[in-house]
Amino acid sequence: MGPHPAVAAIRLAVRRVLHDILIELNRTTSGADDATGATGTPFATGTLAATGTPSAAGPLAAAEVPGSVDQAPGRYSDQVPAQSAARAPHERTAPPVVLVACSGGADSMALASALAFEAPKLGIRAGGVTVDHGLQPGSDLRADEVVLRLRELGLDPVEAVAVTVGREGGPEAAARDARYAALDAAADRHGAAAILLGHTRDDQAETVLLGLARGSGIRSLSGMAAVSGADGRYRRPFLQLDRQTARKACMAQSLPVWDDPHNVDPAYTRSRLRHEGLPALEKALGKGVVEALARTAQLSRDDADALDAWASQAEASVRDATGLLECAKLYALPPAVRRRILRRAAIEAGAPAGSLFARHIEEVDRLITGWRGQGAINLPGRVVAQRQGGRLVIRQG
Ligand SMILES: Nc1ncnc2c1ncn2[C@@H]1O[C@H](COP(=O)(O)OP(=O)(O)OP(=O)(O)O)[C@@H](O)[C@H]1O
Repeated sequence: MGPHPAVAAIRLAVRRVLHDILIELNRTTSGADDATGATGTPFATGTLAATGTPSAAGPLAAAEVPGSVDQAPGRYSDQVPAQSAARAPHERTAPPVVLVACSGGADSMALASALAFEAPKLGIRAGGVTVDHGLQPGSDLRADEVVLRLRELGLDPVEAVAVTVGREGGPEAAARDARYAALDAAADRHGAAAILLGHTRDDQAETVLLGLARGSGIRSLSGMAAVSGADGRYRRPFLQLDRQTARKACMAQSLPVWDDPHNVDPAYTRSRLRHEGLPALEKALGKGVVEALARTAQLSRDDADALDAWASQAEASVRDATGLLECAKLYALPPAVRRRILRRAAIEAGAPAGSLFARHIEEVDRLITGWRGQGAINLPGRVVAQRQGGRLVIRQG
């Protein structure tokens, strides 16, 4: 008898992503080998399949991770200096490492189980990282428990990383920033080819709705990418799967999962959306809403990419010999392309991308489309935009 349908679905999703990773790795390494004249298959698949599941190793020795400062075995601080992920020539045939970022919740536990099952068959070494945000009492113990569960699945290396969450951008954004910084550092430390994240189609639908409510254009409607981060290091195999499938897969495999109390805390916007907003929308519009929102994300991403490419090409044609933006030429462009050029110019001048909202760009745009002699526009990051002699000057004041 085959696996439970939910287990089959999560494994297939992970297998597809691992295949993509291997193809990309082989392409990169073959390119490098061509350049150096070396030969041979860079990453032979199936090398671990011969020996079965990788050993469920005990805690990593502190000596393996220079700079480790945390006392508990297997726990490391985010202060550990990053090592280069670049492979030395002699390491090229070592199995590539793929890590799962695991909170202990149903989505990422399902992901970890599928990675543990699929990776050895493809000659990939599967590991895991859990981040302790330190935001709840006992979070360190929970992180240790996640480490144990990941090891029980056969993942190796596995570690918990403690982070300090700041305040910038609000609690959710600050926790996310700290988490990704820790995951980046872990990927560098282990020379990981990729980190898998457990975002599901439901998370994607929520992200699209949050973008829609911000009113900031199709880029924010495009949600999360299946591949993102430096060198495409982050992968989201479950973006086409619903949350229920992940949960069912955990139940079918008797995997204990941890339900983050933040996920049901109405103090958090995403939690309200998950438990009140989306159910209300489904009630009003029908069951297919989540799927339709996820599809909107993909379509918006394609449109946003096309417009970004158009804006990149158009930008050179609207600058004069000194590099200043010419208002008449900007005026002739479609608004979506023009606003992209203006946004990029503001960021280049020093405006922080995260603080630059649609309303800022609209105001700058009015210097082009609604010119009546208005004064300089102040933008975040002490950047000032003003119109001077038919040119748009955007610089830090
Ligand atoms: N503390 C953490 N440590 C490691 N990875 C995390 C942590 N929190 C979140 N992640 C990663 O980010 C993904 C999305 O997390 P988020 O909390 O937004 O969603 P979720 O639906 O609650 O996921 P999960 O059920 O896996 O907790 C997770 O699936 C996991 O891959």
